[in-house]
Amino acid sequence: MISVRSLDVALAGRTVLSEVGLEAPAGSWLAVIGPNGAGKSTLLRAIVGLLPYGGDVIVDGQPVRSLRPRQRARLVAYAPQSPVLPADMTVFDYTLLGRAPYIPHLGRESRHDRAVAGEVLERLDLDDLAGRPMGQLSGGERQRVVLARALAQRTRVLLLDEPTTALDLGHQQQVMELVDRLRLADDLTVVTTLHDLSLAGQYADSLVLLAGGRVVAAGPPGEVLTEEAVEAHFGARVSVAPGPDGRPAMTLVRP
Ligand SMILES: Nc1ncnc2c1ncn2[C@@H]1O[C@H](COP(=O)(O)OP(=O)(O)OP(=O)(O)O)[C@@H](O)[C@H]1O
Repeated sequence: MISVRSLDVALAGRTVLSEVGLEAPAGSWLAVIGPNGAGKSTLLRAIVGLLPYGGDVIVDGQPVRSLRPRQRARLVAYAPQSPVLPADMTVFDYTLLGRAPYIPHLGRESRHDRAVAGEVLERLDLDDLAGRPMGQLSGGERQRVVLARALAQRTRVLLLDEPTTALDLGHQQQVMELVDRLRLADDLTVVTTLHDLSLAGQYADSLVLLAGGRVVAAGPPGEVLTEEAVEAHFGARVSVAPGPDGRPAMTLVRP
């Protein structure tokens, strides 16, 4: 589980997150939503320990701040929104980087590490691309390989920054369903940022709406995704109605 309490982050002398709190119980899916610049990516980066912060981040009962990088990487995997990717590295070798926390210093990956990487690529429909250099992939293929690397880490907590932005509709559904299946099978705690509010409402158990670096609403999708909240914080006019699964579905309304 993840517990964030009174999190403050300042970047280049500017306050980016203030007093942010959230709770994601083990096995739950929490989506962080909010307009551009609200602080969503910063929040994930702070949780994974990539940024200095004030306050507390507790993962599976352990303060993340006290963990060494290898320990942390066995506990929390993070797929960034647009990482710098080594153009000449193959898809398989890049995925294998997810196994680094398990490979001894100066050691080599084991047969098990290679098997995990291969299995993840297969599950993400990427096995045909295993030998291709990263620099030759489409945006959506790259995005799925970044996810593959995070999944290869086999952690109990998965942080995904906008995992579906570059994906076509079929791959969006495939990735969200895969993450959901893994969550249910392995009791993973998932925290994603998502721009697609309907997708967030469909998959997440709870939402945290950030605006201006603060939590302005939090709770089940039906409570957070209201027409008023979307208008107030995104400046968008939408109509919200329960979809076939009872969760809120959203349509843009032309002014
Ligand atoms: N390294 C940095 N130095 C200074 N300010 C930064 C830095 N990185 C991000 N910011 C600022 O922090 C704020 C939050 O950025 P962040 O990327 O977390 O927002 P976001 O909600 O993920 O936005 P988006 O939806 O556009 O991806 C923005 O105003 C951004 O300009």
